[in-house]
Amino acid sequence: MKIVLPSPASPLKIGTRGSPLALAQAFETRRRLGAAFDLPEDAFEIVVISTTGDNRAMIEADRPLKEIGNKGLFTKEIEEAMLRGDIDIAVHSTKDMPVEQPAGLVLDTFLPREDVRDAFISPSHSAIRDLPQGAVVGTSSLRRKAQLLNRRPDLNVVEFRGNVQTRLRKLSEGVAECTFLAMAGIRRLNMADVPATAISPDDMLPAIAQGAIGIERRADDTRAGDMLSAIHHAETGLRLAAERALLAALDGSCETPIAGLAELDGNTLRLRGEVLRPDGSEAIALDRSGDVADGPALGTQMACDLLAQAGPGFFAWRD
Ligand SMILES: NCc1[nH]cc(CCC(=O)O)c1CC(=O)O
Repeated sequence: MKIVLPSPASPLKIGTRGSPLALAQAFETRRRLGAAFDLPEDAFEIVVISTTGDNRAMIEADRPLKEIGNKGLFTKEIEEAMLRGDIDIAVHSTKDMPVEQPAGLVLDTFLPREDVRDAFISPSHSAIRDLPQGAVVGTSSLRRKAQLLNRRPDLNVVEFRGNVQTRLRKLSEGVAECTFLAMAGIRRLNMADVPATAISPDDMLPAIAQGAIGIERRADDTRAGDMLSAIHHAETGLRLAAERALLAALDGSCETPIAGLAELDGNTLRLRGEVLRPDGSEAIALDRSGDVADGPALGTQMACDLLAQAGPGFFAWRD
């Protein structure tokens, strides 16, 4: 493998959103690439790109994101910049990514996965079960809302949007008694002072791809491809292949809350999946294991079985 490595005169341009979490993930990517190829920091250029999602989210701060648009909302401008050649690679939270990329782009590099769990965040309570009857919970996640209402129909869920910092501010202002964040975000931002308790996936199955940084590139960019393959984490890739096959076959464009998690034990892959009614009134969950090589097939089959068990009327399709 002979790569013309980037240099300060011809840096590798790393595209990212501008939130503190997005930047931390871009820095981690730069650090890993720098270490793998013994390159100085200035062989890379971090290019911050603001997306429709970021802009609209600021202007329409109280409007649920799902009304503003679908998953592509935070990636469109970044992908356009990459196709134009303004950036070479883009660093994403894989859980925010559609399962399919636009023609000419590939998302096949994943960094070692962080903690996959959700965190319960509250200055006054330590677990969901401790919340008083009718307590106000802030979340903008369709999945977390449905999972919560499934276990505690008495709770009052209010829309809680914005980046990690915004949501913590709302909590301290008393807008809600608790909220939820991904443990991965808390760890990547080194937020040791956040009142967070990790929730076992047995109690709240995380979002598909939660905690995994994914790096996208142009399919024909061999320099980027060769460099990224040096930092790709194979085990994370195998887990995500199963989870994303489940998501793909369930159709990520539907508004039904979906959760999923693949774990590896040697060559055995355990896949759990869950679909819920948005109001939490019904949840269907499956838990299966198989050979890791069959991970994507396991995901696809699980999707079929969840769809069959759910029956017509369960899924609310976006029109
Ligand atoms: N939807 C926003 C988002 N996208 C990725 C993360 C956290 C990091 C990750 O899961 O990789 C978060 C914040 C959250 O869910 O609390």
